Amino acid sequence: MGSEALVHVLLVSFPGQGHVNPLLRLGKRLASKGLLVTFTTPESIGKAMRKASNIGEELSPVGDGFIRFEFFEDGWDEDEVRRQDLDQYLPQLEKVGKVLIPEMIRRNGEQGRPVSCLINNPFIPWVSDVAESLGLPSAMLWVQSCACFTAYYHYYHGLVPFPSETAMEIDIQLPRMPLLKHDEVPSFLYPTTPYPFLRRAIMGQYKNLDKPFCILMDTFQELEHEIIEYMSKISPIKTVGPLFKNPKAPNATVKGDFMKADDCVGWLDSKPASSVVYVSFGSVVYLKQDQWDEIAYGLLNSGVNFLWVMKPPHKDSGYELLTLPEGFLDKAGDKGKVVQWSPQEQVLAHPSVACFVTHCGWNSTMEALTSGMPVVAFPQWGDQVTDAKYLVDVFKVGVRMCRGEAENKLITRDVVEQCLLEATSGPKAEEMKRNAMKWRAAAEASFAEGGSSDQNIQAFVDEVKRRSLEVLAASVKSAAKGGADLAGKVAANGVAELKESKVNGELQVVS
Ligand SMILES: O=c1ccn([C@@H]2O[C@H](COP(=O)(O)OP(=O)(O)O)[C@@H](O)[C@H]2O)c(=O)[nH]1
Ligand SMILES: O=C(/C=C/c1ccccc1)O[C@@H]1O[C@H](CO)[C@@H](O)[C@H](O)[C@H]1O
Repeated sequence: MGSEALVHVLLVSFPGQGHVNPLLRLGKRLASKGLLVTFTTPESIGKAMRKASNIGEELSPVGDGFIRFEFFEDGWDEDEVRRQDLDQYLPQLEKVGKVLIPEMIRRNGEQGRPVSCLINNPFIPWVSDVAESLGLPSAMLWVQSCACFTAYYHYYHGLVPFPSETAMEIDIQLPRMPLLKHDEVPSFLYPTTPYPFLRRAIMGQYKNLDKPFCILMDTFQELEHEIIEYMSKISPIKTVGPLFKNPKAPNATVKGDFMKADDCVGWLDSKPASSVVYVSFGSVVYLKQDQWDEIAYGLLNSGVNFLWVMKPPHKDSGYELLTLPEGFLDKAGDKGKVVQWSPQEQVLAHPSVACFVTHCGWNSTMEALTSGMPVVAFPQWGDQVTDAKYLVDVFKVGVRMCRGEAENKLITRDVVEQCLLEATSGPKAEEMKRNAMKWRAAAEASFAEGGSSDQNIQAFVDEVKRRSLEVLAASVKSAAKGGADLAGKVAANGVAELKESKVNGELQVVS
């Protein structure tokens, strides 16, 4: 079957690594189940993705379907510095996206690939408006935990008190969740957050929450059982995680990294089993120099082997380039390796890696749990502080190294050393590893064929196919009203054949 005969879904992503990764992974899962998937995000990121990853002009086969990429211009010059300021960039994306995404959809239709459904991630809620205005079904991929989804939901609807200027240090009790201390609530909800534009973006998605027919989530039933059960009664959520595993296309090479990963697997191969601490703070968090120094000395003093990701800041971010203490690399010798970007999935699956010092972004959290990897939690902001709470106190796979950026506390080298030792040797380390392996088994069961997430993805694909026929029938009907011979055109597109019924004069989908 050619790609032109497949139901076509358009995925529109916010241009951040922690958003592109799960949406692209979803795209591969949908493609592997027989859909044609087009992935789009602004060209500024498209350029980086093409350079760093295996992305070309052509269609890539994935399982029973295909994935392709099309990027859109955001209307700004290539070196526009305002792109680093989301307060300005998010409205710009909305302004151009509302024009260019419909154009992209129209063009695809003309080229024989009519789009049947749109899927977005949460910082760009206007995609649901685009879908609605075109009469297309849409879905949203929530790229954080169900616990965070619940917290935002209760905040949006004013269902429980949250930290406020007059009462900052209150505890928050949300249904089916552990009591959260004020600094364990997603920090975009603090009145003092330095990122109010992200609170606005997320609230924009909640305002639009009745538009997507389905809210897909990169989590799994067994992981957040109670809260998923509770929220399912309120919102049409479907768990589909962990998305980074794809049993039907385990060797799919399409990736969306913005930076080429440095080779570190050979170095890991040379290390004994469970002897390396992997340290990475994701793609956005950037620590201060004094904190970086403390981590460096903590790593050295603990005597562990370590692989440390030290990504360069974006040239327009305003961050100073971090440096390592003088003589650090010499002192570390072959015990340590510092890279700019790692192949994290491979690193977390490597037998030499003992634990993961992480900022607790949701992708890193899911990747750690699914890899059976204990963590040292070093959250900064947003969902990270809530994820850290869950990793340490609920999933019981982590030790806590800090409470978040809002605390504004320097974590000293002694604390770093102590946490590293606790997570790598002794009874606590063994217990965390046992728990992590339990979560790995549960994650594997959920994404395996017939598992809870696999069933939900299959049900979603079936629903998209069903709705695609409705979309088709509606568009043919409206074209027929205008006297156009669209039924023939649609048939030529190979999606389905429509005929005018001799019995009741209505257009009907034949196949
Ligand atoms: O050196 C690195 C650091 C991160 N990642 C990937 O980047 C994503 C980061 O997403 P996350 O939600 O953890 O954090 P964010 O970068 O959004 O803060 C994850 O999929 C990681 O596997 C990677 O491939 N190499
Ligand atoms: O990608 C982002 C946020 C980007 C940002 C924030 C502030 C200023 C400029 C850019 O957030 C990550 O998203 C992940 C998925 O929602 C989340 O799990 C991570 O914790 C965030 O770091």
